[in-house]
Formats: sequence, C-alpha cells, structure tokens
Amino acid sequence: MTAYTLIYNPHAGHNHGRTTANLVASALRAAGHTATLAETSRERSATLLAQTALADVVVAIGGDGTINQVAAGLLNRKRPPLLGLIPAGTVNNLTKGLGIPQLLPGAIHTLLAGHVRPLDVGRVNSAVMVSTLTLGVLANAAVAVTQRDKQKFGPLVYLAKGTNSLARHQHWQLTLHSPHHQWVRDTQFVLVTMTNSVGGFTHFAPDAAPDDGHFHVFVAPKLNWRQTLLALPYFLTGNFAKLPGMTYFTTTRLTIQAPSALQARIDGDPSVSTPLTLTMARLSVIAPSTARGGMVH
Ligand SMILES: Nc1ncnc2c1ncn2[C@@H]1O[C@H](COP(=O)(O)OP(=O)(O)OP(=O)(O)O)[C@@H](O)[C@H]1O
Repeated sequence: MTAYTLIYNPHAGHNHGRTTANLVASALRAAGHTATLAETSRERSATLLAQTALADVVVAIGGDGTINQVAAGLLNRKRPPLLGLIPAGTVNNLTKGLGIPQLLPGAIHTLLAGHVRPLDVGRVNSAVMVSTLTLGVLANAAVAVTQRDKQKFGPLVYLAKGTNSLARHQHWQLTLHSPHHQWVRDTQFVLVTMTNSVGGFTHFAPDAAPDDGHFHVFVAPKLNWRQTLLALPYFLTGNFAKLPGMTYFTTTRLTIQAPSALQARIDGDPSVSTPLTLTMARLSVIAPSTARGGMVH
C-alpha cells in the first residue's frame, strides 16, 4: 500500500482541478492505496503543502505553475517523497515532455504503473524551474498572457503574443557564463528549457531530455518582422537551434547578467530579477518507462 497526497489547484486549466483530484483519489483507493486531498488555497500554498505532506508520493494536479510550487516544497525536504503528476493545466509542458498521457485515464494508469525516473529541476536564485525560463521579449509576452487567454486559445496564445513582442525590436546586451564559456550577446530574448516541450510544442528542443542533467539555452539574435515570421517554421519543426544567428548550448550551470534588472518568467509564473544564477537539482518522478528506473510498486 502506498500513501499518496494529491495537491490540486482548483483554478488550473479549465477549473476542473477538484473534480480531477476526486477521480484520482477514487482510483488510487480502489487500487488499495491511501489518498489524502490537499487543495491549494492561494498562490504558492502548494509549496508548503508539498513540504509537509506525510506521503510516499506527492502528486501535483495542475499545470506547470502548480508543479513548480510542489517541486519547490519537495526540494526543501531532506528526503523528498516521489513526485507524481496529473496534467490539469492549460499548456502542461512538463507532463508532455515526460510523455505522461494528457487524458485522465492514461495519467492515472501511469501514476499506478509507471516507473521512477530522475527529474532535473533547476534552481534559479531562490526559485525553482521545472520547465521553461524566458528573459526579454518572450518574458514580457508571457506577462501579457492571462489565465483567461490560455483557457480560450491554448498554447497558440504564446505564439501570437511572442511574435507580436518580437516585432517591437526591444533588445538587451546580456552576458552569460557557463563553467567553460562566456557569451556576450545583444539579444531579443533568452529561453532556457529543461525538456523538449516549450509552450506546449513538443518539437521545440528535440535533444532535451527531462533527466539529461543540462539546461538547454537559446540566445536569440535580433530579428526584424520578416525574420520573425521566417523563424516560426524553425520553432514548430524542432529546428529552433538552427535558426540563423541563434546561439544554442547546454550547460549544468549558468549565470546571466544584464545592464539593468530584467524580469525572468519561470514556468509561466513567478518572476525573478537578473542577475540570475542557475544550478541543477534532482527529484524522482513517476513517468512512463525508460531503460532507467524501477517500478513504483
Ligand atoms: N487556490 C488558488 N487560487 C488562485 N490561484 C491559485 C490557487 N492555487 C494556485 N494558484 C495559481 O494558479 C496559477 C495557474 O496554475 P497552473 O500553472 O498550475 O495552471 P495553468 O496556468 O492552467 O497551467 P499551465 O502552466 O500548464 O499553462 C498559478 O499561478 C498558481 O500560483
């Protein structure tokens, strides 16, 4: 028998968090396990719930924002329980990157019969990152995306607002340091991803795996309108790194400095100001099988 705590965000996605959590709890109990429900009461309460949950598996039911907060709570523990994931957000980047089924029956099956896999979690100053960090025009575009926009238009809204922001031609001189390199770039945006999935598009960074121990860093060139439109196919087909003028590298550690404070958006949610220091941490997650890891039960 496994003890599960289900942390759910009632306002994630299309506001079905509570119904979803009840269905997951019933399925777990029917399989002979215990399931405790914990509803998030306000922004960031998921972190405290995850930090204090008495469970073998802490399940985040929501989108990347909810998973981010649950991961932050688990990383505050000496011996973190396993992380389980049920997609219930709008974009659900991380669960897509892990290959977790997006429909509830498949996601519950994965939770019950999946494998334990390592999961890279970035630390960014005092925040954590499970999926994507943006800095520059893409971060500004993400600020302009409301929960209502996401519910109405889905991931495409990021593409629309991002393209719009790029056309405004703002750019910044940034300095990026990895343990072995330094880059100074005049750029419109920096995007860092942990997995192949960005904005819900799973072709974005084909080389990125959720447990490869690396940040995948894209530093964009300055683009005019025409170049922005020409960049879209690169974005959608997984060739973003090959966009002319793009700097792409992977690293285990990174610092980013800007001449004046810029706000980075992490997992579409919390904001962190430059300078940024990114380091790598690890959790264990229940996900579809790979060659590595062992069964949950
Ligand atoms: N009880 C609550 N009341 C209001 N907001 C909440 C509550 N619990 C969590 N939140 C906030 O809800 C926001 C959205 O959550 P989440 O990211 O999980 O869903 P989403 O935005 O629909 O999914 P995705 O990030 O995959 O697009 C987060 O900013 C989170 O802090």
